[in-house]
Amino acid sequence: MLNDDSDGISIRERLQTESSGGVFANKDLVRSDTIIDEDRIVGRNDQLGRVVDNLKPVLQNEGLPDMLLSGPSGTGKSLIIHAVCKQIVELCESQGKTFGVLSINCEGPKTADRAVYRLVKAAANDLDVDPGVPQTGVSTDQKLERLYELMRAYYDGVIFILDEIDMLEGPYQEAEYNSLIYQLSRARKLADFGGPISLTTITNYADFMKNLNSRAQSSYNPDDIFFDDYDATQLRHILKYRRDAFKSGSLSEDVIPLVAAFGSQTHGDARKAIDLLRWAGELAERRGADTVTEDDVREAQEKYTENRKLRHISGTSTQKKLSIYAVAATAHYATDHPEWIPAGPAFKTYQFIAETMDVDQYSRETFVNHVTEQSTYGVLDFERRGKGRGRGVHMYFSLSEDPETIMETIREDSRFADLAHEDATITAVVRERLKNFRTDN
Ligand SMILES: Nc1ncnc2c1ncn2[C@@H]1O[C@H](COP(=O)(O)OP(=O)(O)OP(=O)(O)O)[C@@H](O)[C@H]1O
Repeated sequence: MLNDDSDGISIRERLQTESSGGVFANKDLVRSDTIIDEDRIVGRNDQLGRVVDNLKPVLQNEGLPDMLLSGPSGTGKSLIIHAVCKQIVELCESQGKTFGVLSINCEGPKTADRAVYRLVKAAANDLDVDPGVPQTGVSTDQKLERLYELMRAYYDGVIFILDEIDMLEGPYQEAEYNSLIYQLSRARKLADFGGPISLTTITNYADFMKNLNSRAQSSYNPDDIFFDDYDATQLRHILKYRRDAFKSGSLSEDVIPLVAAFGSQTHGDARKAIDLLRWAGELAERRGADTVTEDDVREAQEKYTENRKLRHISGTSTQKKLSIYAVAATAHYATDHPEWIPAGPAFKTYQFIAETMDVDQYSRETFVNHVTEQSTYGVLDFERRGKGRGRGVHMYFSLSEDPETIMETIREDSRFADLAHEDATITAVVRERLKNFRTDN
């Protein structure tokens, strides 16, 4: 049944009609989840060189080091490790050996047990065999044993890649990444596996190692490889290598430099820059044009980046939402709505709200990590600054969105909805804590 606005065209006809205009030749090249060919990787020579040097020994059947790839979002960490692993797999194959790349994203599994299960599944999929253990009803040790069994039976060398390792927090006081790292870093000793093994973790936090407990720290000594932000020139190069995503002549000259300039303003994230270029192309197509213009880029930037920040907040974990909420509430309920919110009082607000909601309270360090991580998504800025003569240096946050809008976005999550009725109590707590902070020496 067609509605009055449909011009009598069915859904099928719409789907089958070529859109007029059409600026894309190969749109996949400007999708940030597309795995690109090696010849489109631009720069990152240092990081690439180190990952290559670290993984090369597998070709001689020699031991591999563990690695930690850290740096802000969209700076090529996953790209580099997977590009190198792909070559290693192929080179091993040509030597008649099988190299296993067992990669999982730690945002999903929540516990070390489930993460181990996902590794078993990753191996089983790769090998096209049965996982051989159920997800529930058996211990983590039994799952690990199955993982090692698959390794012994099929692989000559293995790399475990744990992406977004910091997200594996779990429901307990002590974050679950500790036990996963501890267990996997001991695989060399416990798996009875003849080949080399590398445990490679990926995180946005430069100082992630400091969060690990002493057990995990003592068994995991990775080569720490840092990926810094891209500047506008680097982003321009990255985008130029994807120019053929568009039909020849369909990109105005200024488009790539402008996308790169916007991208470098928001923490040099290549993923965002690639998305922005695609959105600009989509807007051009929507208006039936055959050329993407500077105006399309500006419109795309306006339309998508603002609500992307809020969308990001909606999709983050409960603890991170709680941390962001505490910062926004401290700004919103303060009498003077300060632009820069001191971390100390914001942490007190966090503790109070956590208590009100009856959820776990994390340490101040974890709280600060959760908040500062948001800067990579453009939600806020942070810096250390003095409180005044001789009164110490403190961490401050500055939100880039209206605090009330942030709070409303978080309250759309039913677990936070009741906070709307806590206006008066949170206001009292915030004002008291800010007053103490400002008068304390
Ligand atoms: N040096 C580069 N050359 C070409 N493309 C790049 C480069 N760096 C990043 N990209 C592209 O940017 C996007 C994001 O990169 P990647 O997934 O590797 O980032 P990341 O650092 O792992 O981010 P996150 O921490 O958010 O997972 C991908 O589409 C990738 O192809």
